Amino acid sequence: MKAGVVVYPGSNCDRDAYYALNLAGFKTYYVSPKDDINNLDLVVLPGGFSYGDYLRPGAVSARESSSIKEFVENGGFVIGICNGFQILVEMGLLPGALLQNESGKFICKFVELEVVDNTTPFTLFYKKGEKIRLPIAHGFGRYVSVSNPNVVFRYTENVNGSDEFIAGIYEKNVLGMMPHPERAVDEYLGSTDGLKLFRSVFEYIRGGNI
Ligand SMILES: NC(=O)CC[C@H](N)C(=O)O
Repeated sequence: MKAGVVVYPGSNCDRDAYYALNLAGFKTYYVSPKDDINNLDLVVLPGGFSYGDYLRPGAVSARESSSIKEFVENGGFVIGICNGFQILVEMGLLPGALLQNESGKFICKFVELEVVDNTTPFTLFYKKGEKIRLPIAHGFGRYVSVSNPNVVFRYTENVNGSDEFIAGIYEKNVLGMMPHPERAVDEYLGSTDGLKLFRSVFEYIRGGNI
């Protein structure tokens, strides 16, 4: 199973994602949006400040990521984490918008989430309603929904002002989430709750017993 981590100028969670994907069993590569990514099973858009968050977070990266749109149209799996989620929304691959946190401040801490939907390829290893702990680190994480998104993760309290406490959504093989599962894959990081997400999509793509 092959996974690619897309590195943009200003990405800063690419190595964390690479580490987590390897741990879950993927053969992992760093790629650029200009590379041929069609031989990959999974693409991860990592967190960070791609293109310095200029214009709006994710706005510039989205405009040079047409290969990712094509990858999704061909049935590829994509996870966008934090800045990656912002890029997916800017590309129109996921609905809604990510605005500045209600407090106007950058928030960096562990939060509790509820797994709302455990039927996606990314969440099959969780129980419905399971409470998990993942870190967040964002200034622009307030999710505003324009339609009725498929909610996968919800904060259990008002963290950043997101509509209905939404922390992650899913559509057509694409998961976008503000919290960082790749930073919660080892006890020494403070939580292992993120590992199940990468293991889940690995097993799903492999067609294993879940
Ligand atoms: N860790 C991240 O990806 C967060 C950065 C993001 N661009 C922000 O909203 O601040």
